[in-house]
Amino acid sequence: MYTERPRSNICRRKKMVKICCIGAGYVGGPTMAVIALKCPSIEVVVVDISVPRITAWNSEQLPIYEPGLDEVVEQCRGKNLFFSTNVEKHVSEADIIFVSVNTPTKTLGLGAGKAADLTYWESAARMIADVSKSDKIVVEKSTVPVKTAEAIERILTHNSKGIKFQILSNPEFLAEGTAVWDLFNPDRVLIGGRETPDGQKAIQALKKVYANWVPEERILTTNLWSAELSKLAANALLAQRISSINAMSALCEATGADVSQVSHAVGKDSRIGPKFLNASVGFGGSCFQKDILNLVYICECNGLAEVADYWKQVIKVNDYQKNRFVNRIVSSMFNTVSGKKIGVLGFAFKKDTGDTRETPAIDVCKGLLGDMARLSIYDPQVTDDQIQKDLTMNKFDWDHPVHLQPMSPIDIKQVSVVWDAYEAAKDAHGLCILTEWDEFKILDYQRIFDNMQKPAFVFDGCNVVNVGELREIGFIVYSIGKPMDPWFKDMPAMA
Ligand SMILES: NC(=O)C1=CN([C@@H]2O[C@H](COP(=O)(O)OP(=O)(O)OC[C@H]3O[C@@H](n4cnc5c(N)ncnc54)[C@H](O)[C@@H]3O)[C@@H](O)[C@H]2O)C=CC1
Ligand SMILES: O=C(O)[C@H]1O[C@H](OP(=O)(O)OP(=O)(O)OC[C@H]2O[C@@H](n3ccc(=O)[nH]c3=O)[C@H](O)[C@@H]2O)[C@H](O)[C@@H](O)[C@@H]1O
Repeated sequence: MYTERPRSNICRRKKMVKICCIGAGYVGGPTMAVIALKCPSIEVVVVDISVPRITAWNSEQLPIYEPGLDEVVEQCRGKNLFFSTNVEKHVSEADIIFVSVNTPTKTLGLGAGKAADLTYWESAARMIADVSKSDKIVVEKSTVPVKTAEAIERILTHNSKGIKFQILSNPEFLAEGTAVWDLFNPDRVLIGGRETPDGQKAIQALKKVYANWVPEERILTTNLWSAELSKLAANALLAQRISSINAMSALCEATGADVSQVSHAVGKDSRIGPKFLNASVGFGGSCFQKDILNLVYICECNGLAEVADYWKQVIKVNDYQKNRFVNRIVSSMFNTVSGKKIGVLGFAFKKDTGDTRETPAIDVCKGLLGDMARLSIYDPQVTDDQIQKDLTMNKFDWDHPVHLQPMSPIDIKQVSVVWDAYEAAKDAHGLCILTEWDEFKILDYQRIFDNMQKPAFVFDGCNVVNVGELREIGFIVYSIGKPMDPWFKDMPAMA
């Protein structure tokens, strides 16, 4: 165990502790920036195989949009926070190595469509074993299947040349759009390790890092498998709440109940609580679906078919919600959107991020394109290139390092990407709202109405508009789970 060896940097308290994080993405970048800010006596280096990503981290235009991140990076970059492509050098010098690489869903072979693809994790582990010259703590930051630590341990110890490694599971719970706030004020930090003396020492070493700013009672320590499973369980439970309220939204539409009133009433029960009860066009983001599929696969591998089916249903309802939304649009516009212009407001999977991974907008746009619509898309943070790429990429291909993703040779002709909501709506037959950006709440909807084809439709997938005001203006409005416009009368919840 590294703390027993005099050459360990952590042991010699005067020497600066060195942290290296493999993977400079949405998790690795912000997490390490906050550790560097809160722990001035620790040197933090974030490394990545992607040259453009590292170049961007070293520039004024960071590779991800996250409120408050620029300021954090600015305060410590070049002092105790560094971004580098020299992966092996910094790994070999580090005391603690976080691994925050992609863990996509497998697309081929055993477990395809469900199991986690650990290719990037395995190659990182092999590299760590190759280049290490001193004992190290290796921290799972990526979300991984239960028992991954055991596999990683085997790779490391079989190639270790006598060097000792301790594996910890320290899953990340930040949400995009609020990552910096979440990292500053985590509900909890979870650290799982081996229940041996060496394992416990490693836990304490990592705990000491977080204790620089996280109150002790919020740092939970568990065994490895509990930590790994807690991450999958947390995401599954959060996604389940959204699918539950989305299932209710279909029933609200059928009965005249209002899903916002139902959420409010239900959430007042302190046992249920108010958060994560906003009905929507469906949840998106890089993790909920991937992690539930992963959970389903683990259940199946353990012979727990009923448990697997239970969690599968969360994804099924999410797909149902997206399909229902598309079908609602098409059926209300005389059963065809062929050749019609539909303005799309919002493409990111939630507000305050430019991330489009698994965004519901992809499925909704593909559904409308399947019915031959013309789309004019506006999102304040997502580029034309990204949208074209997302609409042509195969399922799950997005979750690989950027330079390994297949490039689309052609743009989709029926899609134009514009830089203004009014431009997206101009001459459109219908307007869809797919991300809850604050700016969509305060648009001049009278101006939008005046410039649209009539009848003018608004389909609000995030419940951001004031339905009454828009109906007053003259729009035909569909808002998820809200009492229906007379136009939609007699149309079923799922067309
Ligand atoms: N995005 C999120 O909000 C959260 C993600 N997670 C988990 O964290 C992990 C990472 O997610 P993101 O940061 O979103 O992914 P990401 O795709 O933004 O970043 C991963 C980075 O790892 C790099 N990489 C892959 N293999 C490498 C290797 N062998 N050596 C060096 N660099 C390598 C890639 O180039 C990429 O820049 C995933 O397991 C995810 O499930 C967990 C909590 C929150
Ligand atoms: O493992 C992960 O990647 C992360 O996944 C989620 O974070 P994130 O996906 O960034 O964002 P969320 O705020 O959870 O939103 C996810 C999706 O659910 C949707 N959502 C959220 C809340 C809600 O009430 N209704 C709803 O439809 C959002 O619009 C979005 O599409 C979790 O909230 C994080 O704790 C976790 O660390």
